Amino acid sequence: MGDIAEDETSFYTNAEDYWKEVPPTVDGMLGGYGSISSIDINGSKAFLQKFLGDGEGKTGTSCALDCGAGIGRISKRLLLPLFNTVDLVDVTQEFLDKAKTYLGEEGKRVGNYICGGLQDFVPESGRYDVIWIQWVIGHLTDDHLVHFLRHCQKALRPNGLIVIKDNVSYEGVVPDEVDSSVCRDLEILHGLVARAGLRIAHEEQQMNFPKEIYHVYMLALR
Ligand SMILES: C[S@@+](CC[C@H](N)C(=O)[O-])C[C@H]1O[C@@H](n2cnc3c(N)ncnc32)[C@H](O)[C@@H]1O
Repeated sequence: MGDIAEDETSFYTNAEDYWKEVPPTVDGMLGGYGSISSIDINGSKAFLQKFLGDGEGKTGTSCALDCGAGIGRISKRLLLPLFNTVDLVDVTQEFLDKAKTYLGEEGKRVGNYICGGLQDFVPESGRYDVIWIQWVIGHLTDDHLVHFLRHCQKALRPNGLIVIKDNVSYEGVVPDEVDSSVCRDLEILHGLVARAGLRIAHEEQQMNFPKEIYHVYMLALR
């Protein structure tokens, strides 16, 4: 990890301070790229549906966890339509408050709204079919990400799946001092996944995103 994380406390508090100032909207969640939300959700749906359905080895649809959920953009359009119950965890209370109205009627099927940093959060053992982690791993240090992924593995139901969907850099660790995060390259991310004891079941690049943004990859892990 780069110098930016040397002072771990400020790495986390700076990110918290940054997100407190961001409006609780889809555009806010996507750094002004609200217009790509549909492409993102459709890509995620196609990716996830490869694992769902009836039959041997298929992933169940009873409960999902949305990590770094924000206002629930992904819960609303991807997870609540596919899973009976969805839990949301995010460090920004204002976003979770917004989720309660943003998710509308279907929000009644939210099990838990959990406010806290993923670096301190231990998901309930054996509860989840799918743990969705999108656009938030850059806010965790390497060690915290590895620990969190290990906890996630224990929190899976049989045939459960962890999905990471995130930006990847061309090479190395690229710090973002504005929101206090880092962007890792795919090789580094693979190394952290392996350290967590997880296997990559499937990996795909999200297509049709604007050319000027980072490449985005989806990794299905178990
Ligand atoms: C770029 S937004 C993505 C939101 C959502 N995943 C989506 O794709 O719409 C990043 C989110 O991560 C949250 N966040 C930042 N650091 C976090 C941390 N350490 N633990 C949990 N959530 C965090 C922010 O509050 C924000 O909601």
